[in-house]
Amino acid sequence: MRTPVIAGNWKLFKTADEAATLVSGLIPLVKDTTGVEIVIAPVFTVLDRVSKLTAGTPVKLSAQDCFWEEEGAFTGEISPKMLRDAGCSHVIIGHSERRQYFGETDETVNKKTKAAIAAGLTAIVCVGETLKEREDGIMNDVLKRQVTKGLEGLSSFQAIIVAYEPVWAIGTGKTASDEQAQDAHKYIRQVIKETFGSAPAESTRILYGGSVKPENVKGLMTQPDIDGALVGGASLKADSFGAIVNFGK
Ligand SMILES: O=C[C@H](O)COP(=O)(O)O
Repeated sequence: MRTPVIAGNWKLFKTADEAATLVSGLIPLVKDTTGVEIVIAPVFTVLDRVSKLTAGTPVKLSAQDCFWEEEGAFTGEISPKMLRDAGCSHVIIGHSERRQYFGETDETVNKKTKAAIAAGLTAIVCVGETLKEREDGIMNDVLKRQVTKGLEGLSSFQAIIVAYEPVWAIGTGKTASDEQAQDAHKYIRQVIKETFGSAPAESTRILYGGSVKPENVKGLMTQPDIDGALVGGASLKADSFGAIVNFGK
């Protein structure tokens, strides 16, 4: 039995006061929700403030990225240990925006993932094809490469969540159909099984991301291999994110 995860990726939005307003609006909507792991991922600068507001609530805190070293002369970076110190339990790794704009590769994703779980964080590892890759018929090759290389050498999958985010569905309003998403999730689970074994394939939560909204979350969540959602735009408002978290009610 895989506990569903609904994670909100705030991306580059919300100052500290705006973040506090959003969290204060969200908590009453989700404080009694059970059976769903709730995660929010604000920008680094507001983690500490949000951590104080979410303490004692079911809302867990994630960062949007991390470096793989614990400390050192790495200007501008932030380590998994420091994220733990700031109150994080999760970290998003390899989001397509980081791959596209900041040169993230399967190798850096792998290093970051290993460092994150070694520090006691749960890593939300993102994979997904571009529209061109889908149209060129190489979607499965891309997903297989991202999953096998990104997760290569892991001794445990306990602290791994995979997020499937077709790049063409992110921030575009074009959600993958329930069937398209299910097909990709099933394929990812099969790749995990073939590469890492049946136990990680069965236990690993695979989230769908890409224009998830209160209106489409239910259909996605009824698919057998979809275990939750990584939500961008709709996580920036308490009512829409609250409604997504409460998809089962
Ligand atoms: O991390 C979240 C995804 O990139 C989805 O963003 P979106 O819900 O705005 O399409």
